[in-house]
Amino acid sequence: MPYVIGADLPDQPAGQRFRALLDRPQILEMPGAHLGIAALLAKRAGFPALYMSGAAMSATMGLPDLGMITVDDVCWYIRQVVRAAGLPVLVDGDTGYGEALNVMHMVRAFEEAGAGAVHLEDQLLPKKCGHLNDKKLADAHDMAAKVAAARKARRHLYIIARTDAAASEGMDGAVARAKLYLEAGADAIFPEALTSREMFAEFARRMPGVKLLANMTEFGRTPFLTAKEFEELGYAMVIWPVSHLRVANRAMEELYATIRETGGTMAALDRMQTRAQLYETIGYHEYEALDASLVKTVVPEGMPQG
Ligand SMILES: C[C@](O)(C(=O)O)[C@H](CC(=O)O)C(=O)O
Ligand SMILES: [Mg+2]
Repeated sequence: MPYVIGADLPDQPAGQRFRALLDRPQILEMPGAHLGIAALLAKRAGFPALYMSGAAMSATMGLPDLGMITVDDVCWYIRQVVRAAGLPVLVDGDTGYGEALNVMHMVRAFEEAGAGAVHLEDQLLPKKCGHLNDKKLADAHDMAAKVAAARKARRHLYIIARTDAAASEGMDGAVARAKLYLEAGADAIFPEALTSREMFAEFARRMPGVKLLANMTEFGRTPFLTAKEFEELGYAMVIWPVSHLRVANRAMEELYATIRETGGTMAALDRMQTRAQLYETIGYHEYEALDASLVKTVVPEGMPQG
């Protein structure tokens, strides 16, 4: 239904709806969907929640994932995804765009934009994709202070602390940091860039009772595991953060090459969503029908209808 109908909007804050999904026994599967159109398609495929990747939002703006985008940039993305899908979304908050006060501002801004959850990472700027080399880690206590600041600012937003420490401080370092961030008030932990099934298993064993997130990004350090496998290893959430963008980018690349080579788009038609399918995806005709019904119903009684 068109999102503009107020009665159809959820009453419960997004953070509460996100938490409720984690109360179910199964792992929460969140594909990346950082644009309104992606949100509609992912919802249609049956996902109950979505992930909004900093890497994907940055790349969509033609920027590298080095922490250059702003809170307002991200809120623009959040608003369209929430509006389109009406699902709880987990948003990549990078390093919080600064220090503790910036983190608080981010939490307030993300909640107002409609987010259900955020993750905050322990890197220094310029932050990097967790699966690359040369990451600079923040002091663990500085990061804990940011987590505590996020807690202080939130009304309902679910707060996930991400640690990038596994590469430089090993499993012991990552576990110690995760414990500190939990003490500071994190609701869950995202151990970034673990490199084997055994590492995922060990991290989960050493964090009993803690909600954990697995990042199944491609072309990174984590071997391919399925949602079911992560669930069996003790993970509560899994994301496929950039997969949708990688596929869409390849498709665009091929289209532009086809136009250059053939002077038109006809050779690409069989790979296109048709106009009818696009309109169906965005509910075009439902909005039109709604508009037509409104024009009739707002005419005050007794007024001549033209
Ligand atoms: C999850 C992540 O933070 C993201 O921004 O999507 C990235 C994903 C990626 O670059 O593949 C990450 O740092 O893992
Ligand atoms: Mg990121």
